[in-house]
Amino acid sequence: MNAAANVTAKVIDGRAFADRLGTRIAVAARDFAARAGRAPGLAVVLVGTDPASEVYVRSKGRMARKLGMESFEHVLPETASQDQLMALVARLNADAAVDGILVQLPLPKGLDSLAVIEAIDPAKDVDGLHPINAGYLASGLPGLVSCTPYGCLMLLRDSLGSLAGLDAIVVGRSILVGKPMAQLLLAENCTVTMAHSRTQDLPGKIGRADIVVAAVGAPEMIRGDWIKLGATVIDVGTSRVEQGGKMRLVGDVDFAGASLRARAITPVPGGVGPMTIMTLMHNTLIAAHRRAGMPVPNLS
Ligand SMILES: Nc1nc2c(c(=O)[nH]1)N[C@@H](CN(C=O)c1ccc(C(=O)N[C@@H](CCC(=O)O)C(=O)O)cc1)CN2
Repeated sequence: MNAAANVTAKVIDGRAFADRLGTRIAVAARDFAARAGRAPGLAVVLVGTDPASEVYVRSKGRMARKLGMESFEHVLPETASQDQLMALVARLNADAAVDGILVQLPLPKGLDSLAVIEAIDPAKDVDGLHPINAGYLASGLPGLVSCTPYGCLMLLRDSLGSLAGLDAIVVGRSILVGKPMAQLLLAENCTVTMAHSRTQDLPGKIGRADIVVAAVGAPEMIRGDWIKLGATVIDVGTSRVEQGGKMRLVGDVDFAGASLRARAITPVPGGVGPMTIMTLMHNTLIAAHRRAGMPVPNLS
């Protein structure tokens, strides 16, 4: 398991992995359309004008169309009320052409995102955030799994093969990443530590982990010298920081320092981010097959 000291880590190319998965999804989407008489349909809802969210929503629509899916994009103004948003979700739940519904997060202040998530039909919850899907995951039952952790797991399996028996630490406990990630690792028979803002001796706990998944959103908070020699590091963070008068995207992990100790590491950008969008497409394909009563193709 351990790498020799001072060996530079393999950089895990999330973009290339996502492209390869996308090719298989496109074939499966075409096959679904031929058999079901319609393409898989993804509805993405954006509330407000957050520039990053606008970019992600556009990318999701573009990717869905590229892979042969139907894309339904709904934009509500920043001033939209909870009732308006709930009414839109109810319409999408009832729309037979829509297999997947995603409400882009975060929502503007004043809107209750948990209530919106709970209003989505769990069979169309391609974000995997509905309590029913979270419960399925915790119970080891087939549901829909949150996109970013699902992408992280694919990269980990590709890089390590079996994860059984490895010590994993997940830093961050959000419902979007940290909690489902810990459940996925547990299901792979890892011994999982969940760290958060109240965790004591974070460097010590990280230093014992074979797998580090960092999802706190704090730029380069995890120092390279905390990483165990030979560990695999998955960096979910994306923060924009100013460096030498230029804006740069960085993760939660000090990439240069960690690369000297890890056996493999995801970069930011180009690591986990592209997987988030591709696993959303994968979830839409899964939801479409289940809703049509068709067997779900195995794309791994
Ligand atoms: N309802 C949801 N909201 C949000 C999710 C989500 O999974 N569901 N995740 C994030 C945002 N996100 C997708 O929605 C997302 C984030 C980052 C990327 C990505 O490809 N990042 C690139 C860098 C892009 C850049 O330059 O800014 C990378 O890491 O290479 C895709 C999707 C929060 N909201």
